[in-house]
Amino acid sequence: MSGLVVAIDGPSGSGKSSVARGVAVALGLAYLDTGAMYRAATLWCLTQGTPLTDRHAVAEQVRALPLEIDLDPAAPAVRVAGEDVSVAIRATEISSAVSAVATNLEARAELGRRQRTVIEDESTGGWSGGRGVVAEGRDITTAIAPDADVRVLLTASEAARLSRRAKELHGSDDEAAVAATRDQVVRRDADDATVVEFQVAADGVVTVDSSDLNLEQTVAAVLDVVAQVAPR
Ligand SMILES: Nc1ncnc2c1ncn2[C@@H]1O[C@H](COP(=O)(O)OP(=O)(O)O)[C@@H](O)[C@H]1O
Ligand SMILES: Nc1ccn([C@H]2C[C@H](O)[C@@H](COP(=O)(O)OP(=O)(O)O)O2)c(=O)n1
Repeated sequence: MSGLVVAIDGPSGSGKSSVARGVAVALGLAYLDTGAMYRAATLWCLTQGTPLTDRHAVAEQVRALPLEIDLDPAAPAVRVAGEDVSVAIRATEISSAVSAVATNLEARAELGRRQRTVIEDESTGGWSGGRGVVAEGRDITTAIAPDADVRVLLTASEAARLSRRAKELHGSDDEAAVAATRDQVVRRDADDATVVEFQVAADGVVTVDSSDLNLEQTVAAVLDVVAQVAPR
């Protein structure tokens, strides 16, 4: 029997990363943060001096990207050329620039190919020993793993998502903090939505709205979906 594949998509700040990690820990599965791959690719292009507007040059850099990603949900480190970039890829500069890579279809093809390989490896062996993987991003339920055992669209109201991101980045969700966060959440999602549909659930994808749930309740809600859709 092959491992369990749980695919989670959703907009920025809906809780994908924290919820996917919680679900992976609870089920003993690997965790794949595909957004971290787009962020690492962006950092790599910037450090190599490749203009993000040069689509072919970016795609070439992404094909050469020396990326390692740890799949342990308790310590999901990201390395580029052997250097730990887990913190650097969360910088505002990267958050502001990443959509240029995410809307580059040649770069998407390369990162998508790597993501499918990880998901396939984890269903039969890999870090999880074949237990499976929770993969999260924008196109996992639709493009990368449309055959996943469990497919979830994690949503939350724009206000909830802005408030969470503002608290995370500025320690407060007052008006100034929310205004300073808007570009990273609303503008970036609008740009990303030009190439990927992650606002509306595709057929067979279960929507979980986390607007009125805390983190623990959201993890429990997704675990309920797993238990219903793929009982083991
Ligand atoms: N259900 C929730 N309720 C409250 N805060 C949450 C919830 N889910 C996530 N968070 C917090 O919101 C922030 C953004 O979550 P994150 O997992 O990074 O979202 P995403 O990966 O979708 O951008 C984090 O600080 C996280 O702890
Ligand atoms: N499978 C994916 C994952 C991320 N992306 C894009 C969307 C985002 O702008 C960046 C970074 O993703 P990340 O999940 O880190 O972003 P958020 O935490 O949701 O704000 O990459 C994508 O296009 N496809």
